[in-house]
Amino acid sequence: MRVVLSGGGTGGHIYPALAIARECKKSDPNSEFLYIGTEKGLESKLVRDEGLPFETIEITGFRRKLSFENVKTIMRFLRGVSRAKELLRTFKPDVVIGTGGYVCGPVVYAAAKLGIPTIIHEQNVIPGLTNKFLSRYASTVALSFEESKSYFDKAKHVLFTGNPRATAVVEANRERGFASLGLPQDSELVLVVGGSRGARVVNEAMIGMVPFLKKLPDVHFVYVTGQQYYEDTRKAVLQANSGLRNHLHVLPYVSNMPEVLAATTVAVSRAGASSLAELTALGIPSILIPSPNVTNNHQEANARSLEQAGAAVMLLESKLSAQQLFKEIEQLIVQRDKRKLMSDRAKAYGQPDSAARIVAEMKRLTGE
Ligand SMILES: CC(=O)N[C@H]1[C@@H](OP(=O)(O)OP(=O)(O)OC[C@H]2O[C@@H](n3ccc(=O)[nH]c3=O)[C@H](O)[C@@H]2O)O[C@H](CO)[C@@H](O)[C@@H]1O
Repeated sequence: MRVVLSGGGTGGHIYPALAIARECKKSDPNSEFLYIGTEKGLESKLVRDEGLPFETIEITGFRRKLSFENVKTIMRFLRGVSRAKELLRTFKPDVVIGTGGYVCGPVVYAAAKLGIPTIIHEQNVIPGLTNKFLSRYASTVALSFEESKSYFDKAKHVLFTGNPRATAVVEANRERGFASLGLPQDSELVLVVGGSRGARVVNEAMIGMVPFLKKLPDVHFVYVTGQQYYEDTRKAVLQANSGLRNHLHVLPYVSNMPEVLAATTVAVSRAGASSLAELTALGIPSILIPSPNVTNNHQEANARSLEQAGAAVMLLESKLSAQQLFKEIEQLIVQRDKRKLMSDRAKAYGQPDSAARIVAEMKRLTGE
């Protein structure tokens, strides 16, 4: 099968596309791929690291207010559509997959206009602007949450698939996760991470928690700060750290996240959709701190969905303090029954066969 993938900006839109590519390759080793993204987005690094052919188009998002910038955005969109058509005519894909972010707008739209079967994958409970727009043109809208269905009343075909990143993590090697962090196998590990780009508020809570960590002397804490906040956070943690050096690890980014998650006992995380798919697929009990700075507050909707299923604890940023966060972590570490229950509930919520479901839909659309 010849497949064009497009999605970008942040990890939450890119990793699902890469997970689909891997599953496709598993089911048909002769599959060929082209990834269309932007040079500025995280995809320009992640996709090249994955070794997939990568082409770029230029595109920006709409401002919510009426402005001259929007006129420029429309011009860029139209230029993006003609560049995408060029790339599609040359590559001749059997199917085009969009996983969200501005960039997949012109790509999926162009594909639909050329009569190529298309799938858009929505990761969040509340869909983004691009996917809502594209849902009128796509052959199939694939959902990560069943409750998102009502947002896609104009779609031709809606299918609940889960998020394919769930598949990528259940296949990960736990031993390699411990080894990559330099930790003894089977250590208890608390992972604290603020999404693919890091989050200042989560980092401040990490720093504030340092004095409490000695209450859990056998637990390893892994702080993932995001590239841009790394130096400042690391310095502040070192200043606050009194003799915990071997149990506290501060990293800018984790590139083998599936392996590290497979080794994680309890996670503290933003409520980005791909992260939630990973946590539930592995049954990791978690404390979720949704970002309030996202469209339609969709991370809170994501987190609430898990909380209602008993699969996570939600801490709103407005009520977040280092003390409160540590208390929640401590409870999940010390109260093993509570942890087990949350883990079981998270697992019941997970969709580990998501990538296979999407590939089956690709085959259906292409008649393979
Ligand atoms: C601020 C923002 O707009 N966030 C959105 C973005 O988030 P963002 O990209 O942060 O969100 P997700 O949590 O969905 O995905 C992060 C991905 O990056 C990976 N990862 C993260 C850190 C790291 O060090 N290494 C690593 O590999 C995670 O394992 C995960 O696969 O896209 C998501 C999916 O549409 C949305 O739900 C989020 O609201």
